[in-house]
Amino acid sequence: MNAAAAYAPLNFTLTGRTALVTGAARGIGHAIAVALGHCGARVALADLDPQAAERAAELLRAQGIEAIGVGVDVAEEQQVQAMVTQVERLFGGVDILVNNAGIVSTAPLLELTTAEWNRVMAIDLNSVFFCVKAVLPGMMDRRAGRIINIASVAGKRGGGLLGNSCYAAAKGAVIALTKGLAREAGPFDITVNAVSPALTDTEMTSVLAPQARAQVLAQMPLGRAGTPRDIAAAVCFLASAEAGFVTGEIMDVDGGFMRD
Ligand SMILES: NC(=O)c1ccc[n+]([C@@H]2O[C@H](COP(=O)([O-])OP(=O)(O)OC[C@H]3O[C@@H](n4cnc5c(N)ncnc54)[C@H](O)[C@@H]3O)[C@@H](O)[C@H]2O)c1
Ligand SMILES: CC(C)C1=CC=C(C(=O)O)[C@@H](O)[C@H]1O
Repeated sequence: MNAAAAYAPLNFTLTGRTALVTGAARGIGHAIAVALGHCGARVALADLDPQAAERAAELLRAQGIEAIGVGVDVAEEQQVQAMVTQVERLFGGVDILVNNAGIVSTAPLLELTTAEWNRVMAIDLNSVFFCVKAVLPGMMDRRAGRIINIASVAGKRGGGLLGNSCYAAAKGAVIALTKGLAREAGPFDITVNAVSPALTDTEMTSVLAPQARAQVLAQMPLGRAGTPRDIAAAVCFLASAEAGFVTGEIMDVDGGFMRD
């Protein structure tokens, strides 16, 4: 490395980049969209309800961020393709894809219907395949891109208190998919990583009984639940040019929950 490069300040800005965040109307996805926007990216906020997606985008525009809302059911491949086509038309090629949309199912496995199993797999896992399939060819042509999947500690440890085994299986598969894709996309200078949160305060976890919540928090050295902003900060790092040598990484952002 030459002296100029060695002393150049680190640059985490995303100016000129287009980011697509799924499940961005609220919670972790919304915080990620805001944070990427504050780093300079143009942001497409995708969510199931088009009006909620548009309201969320309006909140970013009020902060001076270039943003659009897009309605999509990420479990539907054709809708995903249409979403990417719309984003590319308005904002240009997707440079940063954040696969965040997800649902949790809390039923014990023996009480789970096949329909519910399939719905969790469709939204938490198949969606990642569909979104990647839609953006990867453009990233490969441009020989640049960042794909960031939101996994979960449940995908590493299994279910139980952390959501049921079905949710854990879907997130475990997202982790494996992240590692495999990192190998396939690496030769095109595209990185593929995952952020793996533990209990984070959002609408998803608001259903957790106080006792169960306290039990989870007791296993976290930092003794508190995550905030959507905690997760967004990790995503911004992975989206930046400075994370160009990080791929196939499953980054725990979990208050120390996964430490031995
Ligand atoms: N909250 C946690 O403790 C926690 C922990 C680990 C991982 N996660 C993961 O983080 C991600 C975000 O979770 P959250 O806590 O913000 O959840 P949330 O329920 O608050 O928000 C999820 C968002 O995804 C959207 N969504 C759901 N199904 C969709 C679909 N089919 N198509 C498009 N959008 C859809 C919802 O409308 C909502 O806006 C999820 O993948 C979740 O599994 C959450
Ligand atoms: C709703 C509750 C059972 C829950 C959802 C998701 C989690 C995760 O880690 O992915 C859990 O923290 C869990 O509390």
